Amino acid sequence: MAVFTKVSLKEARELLRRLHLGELQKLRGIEGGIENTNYFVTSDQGEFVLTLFERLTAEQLPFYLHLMKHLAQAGIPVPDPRADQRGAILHTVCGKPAAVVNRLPGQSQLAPQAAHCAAVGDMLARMHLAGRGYERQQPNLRGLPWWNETVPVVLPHLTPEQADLLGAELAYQNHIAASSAYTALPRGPVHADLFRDNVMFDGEQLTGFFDFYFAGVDTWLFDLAVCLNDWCIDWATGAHHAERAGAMLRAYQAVRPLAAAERQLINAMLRAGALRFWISRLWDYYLPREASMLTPHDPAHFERVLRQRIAHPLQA
Ligand SMILES: Nc1ncnc2c1ncn2[C@@H]1O[C@H](COP(=O)(O)OP(=O)(O)O)[C@@H](O)[C@H]1O
Ligand SMILES: N[C@@H](CCOP(=O)(O)O)C(=O)O
Repeated sequence: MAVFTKVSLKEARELLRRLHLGELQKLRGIEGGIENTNYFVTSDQGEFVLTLFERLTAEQLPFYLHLMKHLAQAGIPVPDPRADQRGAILHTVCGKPAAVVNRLPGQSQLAPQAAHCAAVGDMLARMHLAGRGYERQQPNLRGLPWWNETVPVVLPHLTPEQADLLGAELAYQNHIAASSAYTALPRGPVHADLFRDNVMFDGEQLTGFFDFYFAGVDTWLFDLAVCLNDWCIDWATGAHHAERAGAMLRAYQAVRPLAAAERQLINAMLRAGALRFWISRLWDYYLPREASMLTPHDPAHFERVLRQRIAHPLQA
């Protein structure tokens, strides 16, 4: 669990009052996240989530918060940031930038079946289309420039075999990013971290996408690849799971069919998605931050996924 910053009852009570969200009844630190400090906040008006942003700055945050508002207004089930009486949705708590959103109903589905993967594919495509009218711009801050910057930092911690793989894959992704097919990929605001633990379900009914704090403008195909790499693999080996992947891809394409350049680059983007999370997990593992409760994610998982993606590309 990650509570990097402790929020007092007094501070939470004052914030709720400022946002006209009623009287504080309960404040509980949330287990599970690794980036931000999160609390469930209960008031006489309902249940909310208070997030204190530990890495993102007040300059970066409006992109995410207004994106969530934009998507919520377009009917996509995402948390809707609450405004104060001046209309501001970015607040300050304990000297850190903070937001309060509605708590989504449902639970994470950590052992998804094909029906769950189809629901994610369908809503992901709807979200991509709904994001077209969003005007703020911010790149994916965990994209290629960050990989190029971070790989040299983690390389000294790796075995020679791992370092070879990481270096070769980074070179491959730089090569892909310079290609005309890559330039032709459709793009827009993407979630970029839509893992099993960032989606809520009530049975097979999808009730929400959340944790938009890695979102950015990137290719829609990268977003789909991140989902395929998490929802549609055999967990132990990282191998592609044909039934679940087929369900996700069919549902996505029923809303937005893939373009020719996307079909051409799907394997490259699956590799990019695996590389992105291998690098960030290595970075979190070898250069950890202080947190009162924190469980780092296992970097070896995405090394396995990457090796699988290289050895067994999807057939067209
Ligand atoms: N809007 C929300 N509605 C319901 N639960 C939420 C919401 N936001 C966060 N959570 C809960 O908090 C946990 C951690 O949040 P997350 O955004 O993943 O943290 P982090 O940004 O640190 O990775 C989630 O697994 C989920 O249980
Ligand atoms: N999904 C990423 C880590 C990002 O953390 P989150 O808790 O904000 O989703 C991973 O699995 O490495």
